Parts: sequence; C-alpha cells; structure tokens
Amino acid sequence: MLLEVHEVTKQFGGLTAVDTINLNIKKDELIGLIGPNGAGKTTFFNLLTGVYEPTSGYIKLLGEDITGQKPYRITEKGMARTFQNIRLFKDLSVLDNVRVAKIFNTDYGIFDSIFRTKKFYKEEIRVRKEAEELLDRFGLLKKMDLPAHSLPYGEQRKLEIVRALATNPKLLLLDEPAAGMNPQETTELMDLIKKVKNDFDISILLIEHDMKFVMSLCERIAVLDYGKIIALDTPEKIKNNKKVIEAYLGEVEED
Ligand SMILES: Nc1ncnc2c1ncn2[C@@H]1O[C@H](COP(=O)(O)OP(=O)(O)OP(=O)(O)O)[C@@H](O)[C@H]1O
Repeated sequence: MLLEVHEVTKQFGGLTAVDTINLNIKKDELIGLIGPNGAGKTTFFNLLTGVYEPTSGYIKLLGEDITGQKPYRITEKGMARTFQNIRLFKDLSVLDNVRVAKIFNTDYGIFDSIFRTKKFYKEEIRVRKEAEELLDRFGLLKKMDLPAHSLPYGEQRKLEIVRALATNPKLLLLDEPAAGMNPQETTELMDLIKKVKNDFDISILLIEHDMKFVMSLCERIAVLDYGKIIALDTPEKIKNNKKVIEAYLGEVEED
C-alpha cells in the first residue's frame, strides 16, 4: 500500500475537524476528495503532510509510519503538495523555484556548500540540468528566467505542480488545483494531471470543488462531511449516493 491512513482524528479544542478517517491509496491511483465547506479536507491534507499532528490514529507511507513527522521529512519520504492559494516564491525565477525544491534531493552537506567542493559543483550542475528538463517537459523552459509572478495565472498553477514534482514524490496532493481557472485552463489542467500521473508513475489525491472536474478525472472519490468519510466510490456511484446528495443539499440550504 502506498498510503495507509488508519483511524485518524484531529480535534481543535472541542471541534473534531477530522473524525476517525480510514483511507488507503494504492500505487497509480487518482483519488478525489470532496465535501462541503468546512468538512475537513484541508485539515486532512495538513495531517498527511505533517503540518498538524493527529490527535489519534496513524499514517503510513510505503509501510513506514510518518505520523507526527516534520513536513520536510515527509517530503523527503515521497509526499509533495500544492496549496489552495498559490505559494510560489514570486520574486524568484521560474527556474529557481524548481531548483529550490530539487535541493531537497541533493547529496551535498553544509561543508560542501560553504567550501564549494567539487561535489557541490557537480550536484549544482545536476540540479540545474534536472530542473531545466522538468520545465521543458511542461513547456516552461522558455520562461525559466522570468520571475514567477510574471507568469499568467494558469502557468503559475502549473509551475506549482512542477515544483512539487521536483522533489520526486510517490504521492502528490493537489489542493483545489482548478480554483480560479477559466474553462480552457481547467481543461488543460485535466490533461496535465493525467500526463503527470502517467509519465511520473505516481498517485494523486486532489481536493476540488469543481464537480465536473472531479467526476471526469478521478477513479475513486472520497466524500467528507463533518470530518467523516461518508462515501468512497467510483464517480458514477458517488453521483447517486443518497448520503452525498444530502450533505450537499444541506450546504445549499445554509448558503
Ligand atoms: N487551526 C484550526 N484551529 C481551529 N479550527 C480549525 C483549524 N483549522 C480548521 N479548523 C476548523 O476545522 C473544520 C474543518 O476545516 P477545513 O478547513 O479543514 O475544511 P475544508 O473542508 O477544507 O473547507 P473548505 O472547503 O472551505 O476549504 C472547520 O470547522 C474549521 O473551522
């Protein structure tokens, strides 16, 4: 199993934001995580990536217990994410945004970097080459010297995904990747996600409010409501699931 989430709960004071969640993700799966506002989706991502420690339960990545580990350790072990709001280093170049992420995987220590050893230069060359190759695969090479903030919105979102891939993840978490995109950008993003999954041989878990997007892209969908997974099934079955329909009707009435 790639990811094993066992009875994970997160409480904030008296509020149970994530409630006894069980979820297994296999290699090469593309899973959607949906649910009404405040259902606990972002909190769940924060638990997986080590931003929060679960109140109880455990999380295993490739059989190894990662519960409560620091985010950078979890990244090293093979989990990467993007955020609901773009979090690029806006003033750094497109290339440097990817290089910074790649440095996670370098083989040189602080000694090498201070004394600029041969190993340091060798690694620097490797990192730059790999970063350029990655940008090339996503059609961003021509823009590598531009500051990240100068890219159009859709490309900034794409760069975030490229930067996450630069850490060589086995599991990629995408938090509302289509947020703020126009229909054409959304269609391009769907193709991009499929390409990423196939070309990089990874699993993807994504949060998304755009139902059409989730339904046509994901193989399985997990539905969260009040911190609990109320359904986990194929898009077709989720569409007709009574509990799911009720959870969303509740949301419409509240608005
Ligand atoms: N750091 C925190 N401290 C206290 N309560 C929190 C904290 N983070 C989230 N919550 C609460 O936990 C619940 C779940 O929030 P969360 O942001 O995970 O939901 P969500 O499904 O991602 O919502 P949205 O779709 O609106 O982004 C909410 O009631 C929220 O107010």
